[in-house]
Amino acid sequence: MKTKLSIVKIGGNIIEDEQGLSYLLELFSNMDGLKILVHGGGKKATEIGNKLGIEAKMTNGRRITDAQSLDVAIMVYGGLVSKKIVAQLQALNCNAIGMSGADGNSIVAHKRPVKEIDFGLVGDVDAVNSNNISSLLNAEFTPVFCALSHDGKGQLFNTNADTIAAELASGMSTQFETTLYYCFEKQGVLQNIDDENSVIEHIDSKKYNELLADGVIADGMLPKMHNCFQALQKNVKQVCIGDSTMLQGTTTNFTTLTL
Ligand SMILES: Nc1ncnc2c1ncn2[C@@H]1O[C@H](COP(=O)(O)OP(=O)(O)O)[C@@H](O)[C@H]1O
Ligand SMILES: CC(=O)N[C@@H](CCC(=O)OP(=O)(O)O)C(=O)O
Repeated sequence: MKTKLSIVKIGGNIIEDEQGLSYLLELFSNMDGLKILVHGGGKKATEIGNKLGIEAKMTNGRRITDAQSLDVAIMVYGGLVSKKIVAQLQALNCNAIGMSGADGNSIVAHKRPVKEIDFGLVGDVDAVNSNNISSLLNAEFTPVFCALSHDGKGQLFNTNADTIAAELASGMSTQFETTLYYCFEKQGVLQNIDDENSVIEHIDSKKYNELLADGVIADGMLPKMHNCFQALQKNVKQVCIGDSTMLQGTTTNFTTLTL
């Protein structure tokens, strides 16, 4: 039987909320078994970029990563956000180690080909080096991944944190029974975005298509759900979407997804 592995992704709104982040990290540090944390930080990158006079270029809510914005991404995701999270986890006796896809050659990608839009230095993932990541887990480290991949030839890429989490989850599924948790500020996928109590308990492929057709899923939830189903198709056992309390194991008020 495969050992269980939990992969937890935390998004921008949680990272921006100091108290919310501390609470989540405490719950994360208390989770039993092997675990990996993945963090975003898109909002922070936009904020710091503005301070440096490097304005974010977005199209349909997605960042265009030119060379200057990649430098901001490296500094903010791989530096500021990563190191603060790692230090907080260390204070909670969780032996966290900050990782980008270049560290330990853990996530290899290629530059997204230009179609209608040139996203710039954005990486589409080719491979997850599960052996190297397993070595860290077996040595009792808790890897903390940021939203950066690399091509193995010296080029770093900006890669969406939801995608990093999904790719890590499917890549690690060859060796582990993997559950992927997407933590954000709401209790789950909502039937009605204005009603916090309308959490959809379970979504399978059929329900997913219905929700898409009805326009229930929008904005950031669109790529997130796409990533969820990609991960499930690539052997991830279960995906859960909810707020921090989902990590406590005492609530069932979040959304679970299966194929
Ligand atoms: N049906 C839905 N249920 C919950 N959130 C939704 C839904 N449709 C759209 N959203 C939006 O998706 C956002 C989550 O996506 P995103 O901001 O990318 O997450 P993250 O914080 O993980 O980066 C929510 O803040 C919410 O505004
Ligand atoms: C290519 C791409 O989309 N990269 C994202 C990476 C950060 C991220 O995903 O942060 P959140 O999870 O907080 O949104 C970006 O630069 O915004």
